[in-house]
Amino acid sequence: MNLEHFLKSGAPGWMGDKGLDADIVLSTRIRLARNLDGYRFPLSFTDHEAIQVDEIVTDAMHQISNKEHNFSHFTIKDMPLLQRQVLVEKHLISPLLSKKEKSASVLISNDETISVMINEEDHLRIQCLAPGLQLIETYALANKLDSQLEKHLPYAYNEAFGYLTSCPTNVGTGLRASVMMHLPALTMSKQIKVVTQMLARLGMVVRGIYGEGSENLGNIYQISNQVTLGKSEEEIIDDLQSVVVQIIQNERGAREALLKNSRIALEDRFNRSLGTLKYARIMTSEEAAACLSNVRLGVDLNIIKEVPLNVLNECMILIQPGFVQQYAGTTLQASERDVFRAKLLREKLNAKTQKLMEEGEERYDV
Ligand SMILES: Nc1ncnc2c1ncn2[C@@H]1O[C@H](COP(=O)(O)OP(=O)(O)OP(=O)(O)O)[C@@H](O)[C@H]1O
Repeated sequence: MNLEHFLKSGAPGWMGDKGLDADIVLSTRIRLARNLDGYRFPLSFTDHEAIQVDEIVTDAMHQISNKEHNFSHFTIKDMPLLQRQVLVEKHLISPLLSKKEKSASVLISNDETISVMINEEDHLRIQCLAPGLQLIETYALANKLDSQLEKHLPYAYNEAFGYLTSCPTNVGTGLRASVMMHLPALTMSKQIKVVTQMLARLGMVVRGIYGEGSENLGNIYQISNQVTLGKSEEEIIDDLQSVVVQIIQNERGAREALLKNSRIALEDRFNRSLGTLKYARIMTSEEAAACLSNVRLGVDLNIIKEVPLNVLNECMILIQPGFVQQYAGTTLQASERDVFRAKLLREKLNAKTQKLMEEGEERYDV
């Protein structure tokens, strides 16, 4: 596949409204960090080593490519900055990889559920993504790929420590399991602070929508394990699964309480946000994300019936700066992006409503 295939649509192949608890858990990600024995870590390797690692890993990936998972290879420094940004916004590469100029590349499966990043913080970062809460299934996929690669690659592994990684926080399993959750009711009721503190005590981290260092946009939180050493992969997955199930219950409880105590205020909030998304002429990404979050909660609570969840999921990606510029077909200043963002949202949301009305579907209650 050429790069255009991965750039053209806002909704990545892994995204959808099908997985378990998909109203609250947007997606699941499993990431394995691996390195090749005999080569220095990317922080300190030479350009020559970087090229060698890239070639060895790419070659191994081509050997394991099959009908089910066929991979396309892209070299980061050959891509214009805007295209890199769009891949970050689709979560197909990490922000760190997008900034790499030394021989760094990515192999993306044609269905966009798997990316293998080469020479990011480690020689390999294997990532698998799925919609909803699918920790066990997604780990099984990553583990299968990892085992196939291990037959072709000499992984840096130590009997006492496990897989060796660039950053000590990844040593051991090299596993980061994460879920992206939409938690508007816990945020509105200010319980999110307590949840974050509880997660820290349990050795978990809360990050923004684009991972480490990114901000919380649209009440979306990325929750992942911090500890990779001293626990098996299965334990890490089980621990995260239990915590996530608990948070889902808390979020559902907080939603019920909000609905019971302030139904009219909520209806007003959701419908105002929908109106803003459909008719505004200028929209910052923060405002768009906040409105999308409100409408999403409105859909989950069955108050708004005219917008499908997958359109909202896609809009969350389309409002990002790279996508807005790709849509406009040119680079834009922040204030110009706000105008195009509003146009894009109007088109996306009005087109969907129009289609549903033509099909005779029910409109939302007023
Ligand atoms: N559950 C998820 N769904 C979709 N994308 C995700 C999910 N979790 C993480 N990501 C994406 O993965 C990228 C990297 O995130 P993050 O920095 O948290 O990960 P990491 O690979 O564990 O890095 P590090 O070990 O360096 O902290 C980001 O673009 C983030 O949006």
